[in-house]
Amino acid sequence: MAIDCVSTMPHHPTPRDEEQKHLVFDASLLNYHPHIPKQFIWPDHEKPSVTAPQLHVPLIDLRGFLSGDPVAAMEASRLVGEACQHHGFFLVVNHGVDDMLVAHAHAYMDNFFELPLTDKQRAHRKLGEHCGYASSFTGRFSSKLPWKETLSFRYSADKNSSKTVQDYLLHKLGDEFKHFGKVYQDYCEAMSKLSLAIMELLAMSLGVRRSHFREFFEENESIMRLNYYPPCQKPDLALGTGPHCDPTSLTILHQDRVGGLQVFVDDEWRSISPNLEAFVVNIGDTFKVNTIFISNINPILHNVYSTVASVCFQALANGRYKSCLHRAVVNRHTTRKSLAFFLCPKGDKVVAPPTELVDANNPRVYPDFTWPMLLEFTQKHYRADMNTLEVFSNWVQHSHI
Ligand SMILES: C=C1C[C@]23C[C@H]1CC[C@H]2[C@]1(C)CCC[C@@](C)(C(=O)O)[C@H]1[C@@H]3C(=O)O
Ligand SMILES: O=C(O)CCC(=O)C(=O)O
Ligand SMILES: [Fe+2]
Repeated sequence: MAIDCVSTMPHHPTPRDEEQKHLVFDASLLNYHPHIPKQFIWPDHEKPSVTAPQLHVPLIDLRGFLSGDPVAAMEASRLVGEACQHHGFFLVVNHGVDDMLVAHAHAYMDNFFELPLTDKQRAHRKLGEHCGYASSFTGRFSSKLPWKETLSFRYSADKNSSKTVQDYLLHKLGDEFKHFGKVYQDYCEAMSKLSLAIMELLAMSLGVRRSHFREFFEENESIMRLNYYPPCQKPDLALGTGPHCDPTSLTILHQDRVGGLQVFVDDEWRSISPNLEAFVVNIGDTFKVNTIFISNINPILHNVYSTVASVCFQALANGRYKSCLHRAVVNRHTTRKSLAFFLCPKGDKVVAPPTELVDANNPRVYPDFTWPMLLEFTQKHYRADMNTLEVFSNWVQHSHI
């Protein structure tokens, strides 16, 4: 069943859906055709623009903060707050993640995605599930197919849980992937640790107790996504990843040296240039909903940071947080890769605003929900885009879930 938008009526497969299921995205073959299948051609208003001027994203050095320097921590949280006021993206360097671990993660991506399609499909991602191998989501969507292959798996920070990443990859791909699984297990553990540190900076930038969000995400159950974008013979007609806000809480992304990440800022698409030493960080819908909970803005920081909370709150009160909208473009000659770690709260955590923030002038913006509810919505009912949270909240309020 292919989904493109919320449909309350059950989807009865049509002949096109049947044909769609048999469209196989094997870039190694597709690349020899002068044209691309129509399902990969995006509407004119969403086609990549010829130019995308570079966006100068704040580059935040975490060395001092991570070594416990309180002045450096304040400065880093100030820069984070400024970025959140404008477009929700920032870069972090001296982040404490071993650069050899990052290099191995990229190398193992090449090994996996260069396998024959039949080998990759041993980890085939089933419809409605978010883990596994998918090539361009043929069979999942009926149009605007992304020009990419992905491998996604779940990471659990729960101390009691086993090595979820390593176990999953070993189970799905076989014993010869034992070290592959170890590298991504270590990578996800490093990402989780960095995410929790960044959550401290976000808490400080919003004037709340420094451990507020760290505690919320301590036992996170997150998603690791490997994005592999083969060269495309019509890069002006296709998109690697369509325009969207991440429905998750925080994204830590490492893009390779090819470049292709674009952010929609001040009504135009701007590119974020590759920087192998840095991770690109952006907040997602679930965190943005969290930020409206800021009731006890620290009076000392109030005048400095309350604008961040008000921007977040104001943006959410309008139902649209215009920042954090991004996409990935492809190119004619070079494969591009990105590793995206999506921080998500433990499944039983309820995302809901405290009553202090809700009054006659500030009515509830979103209903209570848990991340598994929003995840299921994006996997079974709605293709995540820039309106996910708004459509999801209507969906929940009409008791679809
Ligand atoms: C929860 C998720 C759904 C997606 C992967 C994570 C966070 C980002 C989402 C996504 C990348 C947003 C654009 C559309 C999407 C279908 C994609 O192009 O991959 C989304 C992911 C997904 O639903 O698989
Ligand atoms: O590949 C990229 O640079 C962006 C990918 C992305 O936005 C995503 O996977 O959510
Ligand atoms: Fe994204």
